[in-house]
Amino acid sequence: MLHSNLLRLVARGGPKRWMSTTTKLTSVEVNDKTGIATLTLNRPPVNSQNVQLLVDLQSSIGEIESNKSRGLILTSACSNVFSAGLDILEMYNTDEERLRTIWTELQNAWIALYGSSLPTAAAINGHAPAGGCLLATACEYRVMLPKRLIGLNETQLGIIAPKWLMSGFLNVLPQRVAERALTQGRLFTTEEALAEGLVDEIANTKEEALEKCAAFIGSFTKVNPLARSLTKLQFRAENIKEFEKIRKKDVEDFVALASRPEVQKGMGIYLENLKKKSKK
Ligand SMILES: CCCCCCCCC/C=C/C(=O)SCCNC(=O)CCNC(=O)[C@H](O)C(C)(C)COP(=O)(O)OP(=O)(O)OC[C@H]1O[C@@H](n2cnc3c(N)ncnc32)[C@H](O)[C@@H]1OP(=O)(O)O
Repeated sequence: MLHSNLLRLVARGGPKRWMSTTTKLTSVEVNDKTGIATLTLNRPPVNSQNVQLLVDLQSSIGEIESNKSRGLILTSACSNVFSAGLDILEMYNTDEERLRTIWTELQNAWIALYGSSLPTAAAINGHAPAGGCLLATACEYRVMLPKRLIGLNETQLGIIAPKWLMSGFLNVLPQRVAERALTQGRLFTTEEALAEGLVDEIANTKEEALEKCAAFIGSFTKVNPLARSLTKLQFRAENIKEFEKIRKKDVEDFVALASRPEVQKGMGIYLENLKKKSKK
């Protein structure tokens, strides 16, 4: 029975994917030809990052690292949004313990991706504001669909992105461009992002974006994987060291800031405006 099933698979050219697993809000598929894993965020409608999504993301990254994949492509199952950043609903009207958990899991998810020894790329098939941009810039390469928005817009919300959260952004943009964009809370269109170097390529479809990401990861085929990953981590070591020094205090700073009545009030207004806009 097993033998005949195997023969049928071989006759069809074998299974295209040799592994596909789904946690609740993320899924992983490994292409058997390339050995590259695609990690998909799947929390419709906008992949807003609640604790569960952040925990599932870490677990999927861990799984991809332990199954000896050749690289990781991060993408979204939502049709027009890569990720809308932190789930503002989860930060609003909540207690300090929840805020502590949200921020700790955001830190954990970021360091898992930023510090991954694998080649990483983001197929940005939709808007990527705030925490969406954070995940995209934690990767080594970005391919984005036209006419979408990406950037760190925290100051527009009246909040401040801590230094570690800017690390990926600062890795790819000149200091002057990054400083201006962060102080303005600017969201770049795909085309502007390409011109500044915030994204590396534009693709017309998600499939094309995935192919371009796979080609980037494939460019390391002839490079010794250990030499590659140690070189990558040398570039990131300083940011990682600085982050480790402040990560506990950073959680407490976030909790203190996010619990302030005026910040909570601001989040409430921001949410109201988002809802009004989406009803239009
Ligand atoms: C702070 C302390 C300081 C401490 C210091 C903190 C540093 C903070 C670091 C990181 C902060 C963040 O990530 S804060 C998050 C910042 N994110 C944003 O500003 C993005 C806001 N969203 C958008 O701009 C848009 O939704 C966008 C992503 C472009 C997609 O537009 P669309 O037209 O496709 O979709 P919409 O109709 O707008 O949205 C669909 C539904 O999703 C909801 N929605 C959209 N984004 C959401 C979000 N981030 N969290 C929850 N819900 C969201 C809308 O309200 C709608 O709900 P219904 O009406 O019910 O259907």
